[in-house]
Amino acid sequence: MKNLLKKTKAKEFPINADNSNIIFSSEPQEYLGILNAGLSNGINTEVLLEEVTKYAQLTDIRKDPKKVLEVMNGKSKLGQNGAPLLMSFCARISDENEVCPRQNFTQNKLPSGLILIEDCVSEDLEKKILSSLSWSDNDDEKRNLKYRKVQHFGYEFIYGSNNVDPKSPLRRKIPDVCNDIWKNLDQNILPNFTPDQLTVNEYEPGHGIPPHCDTHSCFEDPIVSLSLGSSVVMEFRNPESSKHLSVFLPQRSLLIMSGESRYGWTHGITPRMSDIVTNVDGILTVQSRQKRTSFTFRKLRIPSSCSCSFPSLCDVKRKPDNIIEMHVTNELAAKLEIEKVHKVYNEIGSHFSETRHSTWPNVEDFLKSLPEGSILCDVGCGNGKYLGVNEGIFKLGCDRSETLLQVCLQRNFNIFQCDCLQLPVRDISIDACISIAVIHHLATEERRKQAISEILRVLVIEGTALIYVWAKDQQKDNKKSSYLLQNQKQEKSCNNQIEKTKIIFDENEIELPIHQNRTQFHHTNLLVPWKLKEKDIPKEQQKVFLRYYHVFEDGELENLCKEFKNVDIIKSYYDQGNHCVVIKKTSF
Ligand SMILES: O=C(O)CCC(=O)C(=O)O
Ligand SMILES: [Fe+2]
Repeated sequence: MKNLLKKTKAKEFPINADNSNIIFSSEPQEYLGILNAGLSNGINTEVLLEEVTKYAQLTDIRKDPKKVLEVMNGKSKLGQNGAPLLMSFCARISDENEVCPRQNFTQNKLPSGLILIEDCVSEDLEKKILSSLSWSDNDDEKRNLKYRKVQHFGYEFIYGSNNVDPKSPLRRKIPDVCNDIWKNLDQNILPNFTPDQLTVNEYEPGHGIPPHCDTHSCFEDPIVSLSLGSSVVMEFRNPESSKHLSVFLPQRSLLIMSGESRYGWTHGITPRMSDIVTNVDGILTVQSRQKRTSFTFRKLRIPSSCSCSFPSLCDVKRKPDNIIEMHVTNELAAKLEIEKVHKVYNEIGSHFSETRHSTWPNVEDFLKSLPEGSILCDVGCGNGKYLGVNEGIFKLGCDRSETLLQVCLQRNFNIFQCDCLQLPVRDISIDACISIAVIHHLATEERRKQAISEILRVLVIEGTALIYVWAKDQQKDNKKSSYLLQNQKQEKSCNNQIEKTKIIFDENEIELPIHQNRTQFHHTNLLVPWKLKEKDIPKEQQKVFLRYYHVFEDGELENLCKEFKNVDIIKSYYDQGNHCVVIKKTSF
């Protein structure tokens, strides 16, 4: 990130020159080097940029680079294993290590249907439009949200239900001065666009808007947004393909979201003080944000409906949560997993481990069937109960939970910490993998598929993997699973008394049902309670933790594996309330 942390009064202070191209320094220099990012910890350019710019919330990094170093060095926990970043100022760097281009940042590559018109309004008109606004008087149409101020014209956009009420138009109509925006526009760009609703968002530097897709059934296509006062980078994400594009919106530009970009992508602005943009020379640089006021024009869809072909973000087509998929962005899914999987396992890890001694016979058989000298990777090894099964093979275990890995360490197993979505393991290097009760903790199909894809990547050709996930159906051929059979109180789950809980992330929330333990599942995405039994704590004071699960339908795991062209399904079976597959990698 050249030019990122330039300081004129730099004093060279070599503290470690083991690489002759780089001179490290404790004083601000041209570069701030990150010394341990790469394959081993899964930190790529994107993650780094995201993290560095996050700290732009605290300080302007060009003014106070030392502060950035102070806050991040050794503390900022990134990557799959949460390892601290090691950072230092660097005085010199070889030419080959020059600027690393930001992979997904582009001014040319836009989601399909997205049109950006630069210099859409003159500076004069910009001033006029901005001065037509008043934020001072307090009325219902103006709100101070956590990360921005908003006001509505024509109709109120109701946050929470993300809806408008067509029967309650506002007295305040779209200001007349806004008509001038369309006057200079090519007639072919926005034919027949007659907006009747306007949302004005005012963002101070550091403000933003969570990723969202403007409710399909409420508004027609397109959604049109004018940026005044400041430029900003807007993030577009496609939940189906997991694609992410950062789009630079210059001051006084008009953004037209139509077609796929309107219905099939979310848009949002990350709250931070500055953005990383490409300057005219194609070099990444930091641009401070100013106060930005956006004018988002929409046309109500009456009656509300939608016939789009993008069900994942469609409020009409979306299947109810308990049928199959949770419609959350990749980012939200990751946040949910942090809160309701990773943190929980770290809290309950020791107690959980005490309850996980016995191995499942079919998993043991798989491990024992591996030829002597095979290299096995147990992805999500937990307390390592399968790492001791076969003495004749070389075993590696990995898990996200440090609490569980501590147990493995005490048992002298070979382990490393990582996320199953990005294994820090070379391609084609492992003879066999097991993934037992792991993938069902991932909150979107895309993420579950990514976990399988990682297993396939590291496997050698002809390598095999055994995958277990929790089945939605806990009963097969009239036989209850051991999970149901352990229901000592003979509790019956009652479908119409389902308790739900909301998990809130800034302005997004996910509502999930809380499962009643040892009963049949009624939902696909749910929270399963874990009662933490601690010594000397009376039963009624035991803490209850909620873990997120996606329980698999019959055939779902097999179908997920069939999506990979290089997979043979060797075996697919049901084992005590779990769906299981043995797969073989057939080619690259
Ligand atoms: O600030 C912007 O440009 C976007 C605003 C927006 O997406 C919205 O209000 O729905
Ligand atoms: Fe929006």
